[in-house]
Amino acid sequence: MTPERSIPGYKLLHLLGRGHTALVHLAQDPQGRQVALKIPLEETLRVQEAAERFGNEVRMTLQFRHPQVVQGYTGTAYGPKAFVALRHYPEGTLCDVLTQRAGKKLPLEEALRVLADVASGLTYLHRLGAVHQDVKTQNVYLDGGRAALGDLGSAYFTAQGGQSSGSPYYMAPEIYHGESSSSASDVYSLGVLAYELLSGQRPHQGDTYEELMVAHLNRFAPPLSHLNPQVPRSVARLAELALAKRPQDRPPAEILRRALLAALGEPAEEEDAEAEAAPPIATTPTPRQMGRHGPVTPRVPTQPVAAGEAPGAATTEERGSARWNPFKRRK
Ligand SMILES: Nc1ncnc2c1ncn2[C@@H]1O[C@H](COP(=O)(O)OP(=O)(O)OP(=O)(O)O)[C@@H](O)[C@H]1O
Repeated sequence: MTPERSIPGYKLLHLLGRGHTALVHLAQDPQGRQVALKIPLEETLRVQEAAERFGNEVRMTLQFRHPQVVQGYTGTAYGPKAFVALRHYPEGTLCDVLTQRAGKKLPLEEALRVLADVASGLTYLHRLGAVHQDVKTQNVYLDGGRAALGDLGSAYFTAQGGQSSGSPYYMAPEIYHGESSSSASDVYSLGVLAYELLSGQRPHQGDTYEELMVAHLNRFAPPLSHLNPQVPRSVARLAELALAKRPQDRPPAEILRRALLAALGEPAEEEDAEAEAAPPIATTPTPRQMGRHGPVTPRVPTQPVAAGEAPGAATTEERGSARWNPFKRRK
């Protein structure tokens, strides 16, 4: 049992949840605001890989600013006083909500809303050259029916080196092969999430890592439109394409975002303006990072970060959305 550590200036109110690496309390911050205060466990601080992952989560969370990415207020990345104060999402995670509903699907509009928000958060990260690497129901937080993507512990800027990590139910085929993740592997995970929310079942089942690997590499899920004919055709088609085995055959998150917003009858313009705004950039050097399912092999040397410039700003290839043609037949 880990004794609870306190963070000066914060009054702990009650425990919100316990992950593998941290305790999260509802707390009152020095300004009197209620926050989710995430404090790493002692074990996390003792194990270098886990401590670095927590530090990475703090640094990444604090440099992004987007309504569909879990907001970080302040934090300390490393050392015995490490913590991060996050916006509190009173409905908890999407995983919790699905569990509470005892296996029942979300109503269609609610599911489309959550997916549009996650696609929006991913579009923002990808435009800045970042990859999340762990999109799954456990990392989507809800507040008033709106969703935000959280747990940036595995997120990284592609210009700072390739990494390979994920959670087996959501992991893209190329990650199972040990290749570096990319915005396209996040899109694959979004495809799994879309399939799960819209059909009520994940595209691939398995009780072990090996079974899931075989399924993700070799099998094709039944068409989403067969499992739930109510899903708008464009959304069903794009969600299926997001599950393409080859990364280059998947649509960018931005295309999914637009289709989901269109299905909700909402305009899709604002994102462009929001995503253009450069986030505040932390200038501390990035420690060597490890993927959750294997060591990281940096492929590109770390670039020095200029103030006001997003490290690893997206290349034309990564931005991609303007060039991706959903009607073009892919080989
Ligand atoms: N911002 C937040 N608002 C509300 N609840 C939160 C928030 N952040 C975390 N929680 C709660 O705390 C739990 C643990 O948090 P989290 O999953 O981030 O911990 P972790 O140790 O990083 O997890 P993991 O087991 O994935 O390593 C979550 O499942 C959720 O219930």
